[in-house]
Amino acid sequence: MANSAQTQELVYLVTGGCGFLGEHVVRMLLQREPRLRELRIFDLHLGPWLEELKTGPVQVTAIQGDVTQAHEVAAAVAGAHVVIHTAGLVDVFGKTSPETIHEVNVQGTQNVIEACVQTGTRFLIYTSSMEVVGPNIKGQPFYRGNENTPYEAVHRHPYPCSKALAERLVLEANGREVLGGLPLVTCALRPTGIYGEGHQIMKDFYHQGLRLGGRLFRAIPASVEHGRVYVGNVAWMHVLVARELEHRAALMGGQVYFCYDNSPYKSYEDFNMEFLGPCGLRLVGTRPLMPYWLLVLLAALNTLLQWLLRPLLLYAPLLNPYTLAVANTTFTVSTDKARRHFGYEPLFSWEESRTRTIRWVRTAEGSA
Ligand SMILES: NC(=O)c1ccc[n+]([C@@H]2O[C@H](COP(=O)([O-])OP(=O)(O)OC[C@H]3O[C@@H](n4cnc5c(N)ncnc54)[C@H](O)[C@@H]3O)[C@@H](O)[C@H]2O)c1
Ligand SMILES: C[C@@H](CO)CCC[C@@H](C)[C@H]1CC[C@H]2[C@@H]3[C@H](O)C=C4C[C@@H](O)CC[C@]4(C)[C@H]3CC[C@]12C
Repeated sequence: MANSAQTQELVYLVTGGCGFLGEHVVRMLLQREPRLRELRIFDLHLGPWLEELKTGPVQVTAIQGDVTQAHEVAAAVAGAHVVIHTAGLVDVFGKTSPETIHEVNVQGTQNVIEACVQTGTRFLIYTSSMEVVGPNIKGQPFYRGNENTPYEAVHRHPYPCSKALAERLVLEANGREVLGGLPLVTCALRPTGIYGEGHQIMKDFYHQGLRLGGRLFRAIPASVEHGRVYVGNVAWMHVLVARELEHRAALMGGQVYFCYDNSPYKSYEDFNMEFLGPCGLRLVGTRPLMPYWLLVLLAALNTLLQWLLRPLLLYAPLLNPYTLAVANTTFTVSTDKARRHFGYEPLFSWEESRTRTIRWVRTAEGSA
């Protein structure tokens, strides 16, 4: 918890503070931002775990609200020094309509920006995504690229489209005058695939493996590298950016940063096995067990089934043409921009990130 001997003067707002990443950001802020006086957590669904945070030296204010409602956002932002906007609809499985994804991710972000401008909040950090860049619809590899690597970022899927639009809004808002006459300072963080405690898809794979008698079947070639980053390090990057944005506004304002750490470069499935293996699962096959064309066919069939069944039930399997393309296209980052601009070093080593994640998967065992 914050050291109360230091001056506690700052008010932070975390939107989406009850999500997978948001909870880690919230806990990290309470542990590592000693200047915090009040932490506001704004989310559509508030978690019961928030109660335990309310006994510490920092005032924790839970706000149940919707980013698509401009007046709710403005009320939450008023008086905050820093906004970390991590709320978003993460849906690549067709659970929600494209319109809703746009409304939450794009209009919601616009509401956050306008709230900052109207109420005089100067520092805004946006949780963007690697998907703003790629993989693109052509399936071109992005091999250990950085923030300046040329890449044709073309999207069709509603989720990456919405993240790209929202990121652009945030970056273009940098320098806008906020109430009181000072400029807004914004920047965007682009995590690759986040893993760690609370990662729902990891749990889904784990339970799928248990149902299949402790086995998972390789579908993606081991040579396809998929970027992954530990949630604690992503949270730490948010905390650092929030702290440094004021002092390095000229350097950091309007910038994007990939989120990275020392997690190894592996395929999506091989990487998951770093955690699922020690929990008793086995990945069968050194090569994909099915030909790629069959996976493409199955993915297309899933889309058709989703459409046919929609009037009756929500059918949203992990495999669809989009998730197959993302999993099957190399996309990894190698950069030190965050270190150069704001002194970021990963807080958690790969070994620690791995241990913590394995421990979490094991405890998640009972919740099948
Ligand atoms: N999970 C990843 O691998 C990953 C990778 C890159 C970027 N991101 C980004 O990180 C952010 C957090 O993702 P996550 O994985 O923690 O997702 P999540 O779904 O666990 O968390 C999102 C949170 O936003 C809240 N939310 C959704 N709609 C809202 C609304 N209308 N108003 C207020 N709150 C709302 C949800 O209730 C949830 O608590 C997202 O912006 C996502 O695009 C995630
Ligand atoms: C073909 C299957 C065989 O096992 C594997 C399907 C895996 C997919 C469900 C996931 C592969 C890559 C994931 C995405 C990636 O890690 C990055 C993302 C960015 C972020 O902003 C949101 C989540 C996601 C799109 C993530 C979603 C799940 C995958 C597509």
